[in-house]
Amino acid sequence: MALLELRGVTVRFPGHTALDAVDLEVAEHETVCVLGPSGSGKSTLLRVVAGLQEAEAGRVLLAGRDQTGVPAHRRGVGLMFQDQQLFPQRDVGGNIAFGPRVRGAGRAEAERRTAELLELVGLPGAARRPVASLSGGEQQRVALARALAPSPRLLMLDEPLGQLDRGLRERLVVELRGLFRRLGTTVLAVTHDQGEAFALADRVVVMHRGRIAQEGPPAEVWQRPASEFVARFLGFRNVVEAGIQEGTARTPWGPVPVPPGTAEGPGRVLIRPSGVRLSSPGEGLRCTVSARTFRGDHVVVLLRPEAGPELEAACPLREAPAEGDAVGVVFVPGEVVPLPC
Ligand SMILES: Nc1ncnc2c1ncn2[C@@H]1O[C@H](COP(=O)(O)OP(=O)(O)OP(=O)(O)O)[C@@H](O)[C@H]1O
Repeated sequence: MALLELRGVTVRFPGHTALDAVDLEVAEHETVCVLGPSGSGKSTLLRVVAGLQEAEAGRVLLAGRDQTGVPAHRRGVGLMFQDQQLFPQRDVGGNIAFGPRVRGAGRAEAERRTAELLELVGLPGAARRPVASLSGGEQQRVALARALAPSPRLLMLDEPLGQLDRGLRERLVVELRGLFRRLGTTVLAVTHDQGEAFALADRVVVMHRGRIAQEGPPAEVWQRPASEFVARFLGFRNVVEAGIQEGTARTPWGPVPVPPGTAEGPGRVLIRPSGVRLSSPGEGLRCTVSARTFRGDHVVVLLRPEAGPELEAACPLREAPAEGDAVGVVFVPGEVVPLPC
């Protein structure tokens, strides 16, 4: 059953539609990550659900109940915002116990809950530490414990790991996922970092100008971007116009095989970097290597073809050609994704 439902939610600011008739459901125990460029409406979406922003049209339902007119503090949602500061004058325990205390929990109960949450976020025994003595990552964990303390039925995170360095973020994301699984928390998170969203989410929602451009399981969205916008937002560069006929796309790079069943006619195609196979200079499209970027276990190679725009290829570290090398390129049909015009 859907814990959260948005039906036709519209928010307009003077001269600007921040959310345009958005429909979205989040099932109980599900983690949904909303992704999108700056200004696409992600934070507005969270604010509407939290009751911090009124919708001009549409409805927000929590556990089937219309939230119109229900104030933020009565909605039972937990919030963790990017720029949310911990209370500097309170220690760690004081920060976490704040919510339960405000809601009427006794001192002993609040302390027990605090100890339990500190254990959960990997900071056992830290209750009496001053906030100023914590590292950035530890502060994020305390902020998370504080958001979880009142046992919200829905936890909403806005760029939860935004200010941390990449290594720490990658580690925390894995921990968060495990934590949400164990607790069975329902999570709606917003991020502009696709890596974070894809690692955390059961389902990702990509927003574009106040609308949902695509939603689905991370692997599906990654494998099959539904539009040029989504493909480019995910960082794919090999998108071109193509006339599709008899299993072949006519592109500026020459003929490219498309998957069986692709609709004929004018369109666009995405060729994933893994679908740009490098071979010897005599074979396929002639290209010159213009740049190489190391990405851990593989190399992304930027190619200047004899015809058409630059191409991006991914290849294993050992096989990466050097800058300036001449190579041939052959396209792999399974890595070609037809896109609507
Ligand atoms: N209170 C407001 N008054 C006027 N315009 C607003 C207000 N809040 C948001 N907007 C505008 O609505 C649009 C959507 O904003 P929102 O903060 O939801 O985007 P976002 O996707 O979260 O962006 P970011 O990733 O930069 O945080 C933006 O163009 C923003 O300028």
